[in-house]
Amino acid sequence: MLYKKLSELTDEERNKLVGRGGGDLADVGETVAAILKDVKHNGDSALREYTKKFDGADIEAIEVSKEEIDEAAKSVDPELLANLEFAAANIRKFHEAQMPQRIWFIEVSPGIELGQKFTALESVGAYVPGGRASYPSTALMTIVPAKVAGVKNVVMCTPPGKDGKVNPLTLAAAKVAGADHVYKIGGVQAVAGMAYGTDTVMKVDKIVGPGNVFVTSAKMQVRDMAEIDFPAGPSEVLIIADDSCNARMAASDMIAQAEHDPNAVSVIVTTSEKLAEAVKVEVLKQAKETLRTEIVNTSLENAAVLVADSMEECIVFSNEFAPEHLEIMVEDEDAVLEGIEHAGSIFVGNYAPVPVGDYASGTNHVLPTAGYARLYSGLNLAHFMKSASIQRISKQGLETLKDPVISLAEKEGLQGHADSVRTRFE
Ligand SMILES: NC(=O)c1ccc[n+]([C@@H]2O[C@H](COP(=O)([O-])OP(=O)(O)OC[C@H]3O[C@@H](n4cnc5c(N)ncnc54)[C@H](O)[C@@H]3O)[C@@H](O)[C@H]2O)c1
Ligand SMILES: N[C@H](CO)Cc1c[nH]c[nH+]1
Ligand SMILES: [Zn+2]
Repeated sequence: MLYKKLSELTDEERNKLVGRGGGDLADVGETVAAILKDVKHNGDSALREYTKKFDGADIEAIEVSKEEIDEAAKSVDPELLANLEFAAANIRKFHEAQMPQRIWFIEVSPGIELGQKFTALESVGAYVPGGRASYPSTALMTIVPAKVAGVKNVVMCTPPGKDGKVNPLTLAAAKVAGADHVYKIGGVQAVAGMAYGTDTVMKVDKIVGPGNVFVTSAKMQVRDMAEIDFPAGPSEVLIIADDSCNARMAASDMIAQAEHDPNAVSVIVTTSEKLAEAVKVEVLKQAKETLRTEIVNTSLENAAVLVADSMEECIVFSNEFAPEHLEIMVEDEDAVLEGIEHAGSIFVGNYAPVPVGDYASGTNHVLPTAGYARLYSGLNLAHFMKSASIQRISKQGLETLKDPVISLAEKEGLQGHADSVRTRFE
């Protein structure tokens, strides 16, 4: 774990932290491309082959039947099921609040009404990770908003365990969220299945959901066949803190992200040297106590405790980092919030740890990583919808537009365009 003054970072150290590519996507590009190609040409048999190779599972049926899903949901502890439903209700509420007016108009001048019509995508594939941990929460985060938007066909892919079965809680979450089909395939092969379609797997218009570096590379390579949400790779947290931050809490939030993946990144940047010292000690202590020692220790090689000269310097660094999750644990929260330009999801105050958003507050945990928060918003209702612009124009309205349109069209040498307007007045 790096421990340094922010101003003394070498270029190499800074580049490793900022825009590091979520576990170096480029390194896996060729491996991923070969799997995509194989699935494209060999369909279900390639899906079975890679499931055997990467998940150690022999699967006959690729789709999980409705009966299996119902049975799995029944087998889940009722309290856990109630907690899933609690989380789903909050996610639903937050995403329903994002619903645009389905159709609206403004009259920009007499007889010229302009508007938009929003419609849902027809089919969406939700990737739910399942390699190092299973992610029932991701089933909720991807499927609930799709259904709120009105997507007709929502399919889910997640890798099976060695016994060829999908985690029952993930199946229960798929049911609570309203998935239409569930396939027990993961990794690159799942992305390929949903992008190209196979005898079993439905081809979808868009693939959403997070995954490791292989899944993320696969999503980025199939964009000619299916749109994607954004690169949502190995998890990251950046904490901006001052003396008011509790070191034990900050350290536990760093460990929480570190336990996701060896490529996860946990960083704290603070104006307080005293806090920095305490966080370093706490992180190392908590790393020894974690259940996921190997992943956490590898991931902590990417971690950093950085001391800044001012809060302004922390904010500049944060905007350069563009973290997936940003925690603000400072006295003057509003001032820091005001300065933030790029972050996937922001958690304000000592009592807003990232895991509340991971599971149950209602915000979406599928978020851009590796600096992509500079370009993309986290998963939200708009990812499942699109809009058409509309114009409703009367003869009086066209009168206003006639001369500019005819003159511009003629200047472009497009006589037909000009005549299409002119003819309406002849
Ligand atoms: N950014 C976000 O929004 C967000 C949200 C949740 C989780 N995550 C991230 O999702 C990831 C989950 O990763 P995971 O590994 O646990 O599950 P995963 O489902 O993403 O990946 C497992 C699959 O990876 C494939 N794979 C593994 N090694 C391979 C290899 N050598 N070659 C080709 N394919 C290979 C296998 O097919 C396997 O089924 C973590 O990085 C976590 O941080 C991100
Ligand atoms: N922190 C993850 C996003 O990077 C989401 C998650 C799901 N389950 C637990 N955590
Ligand atoms: Zn998490």
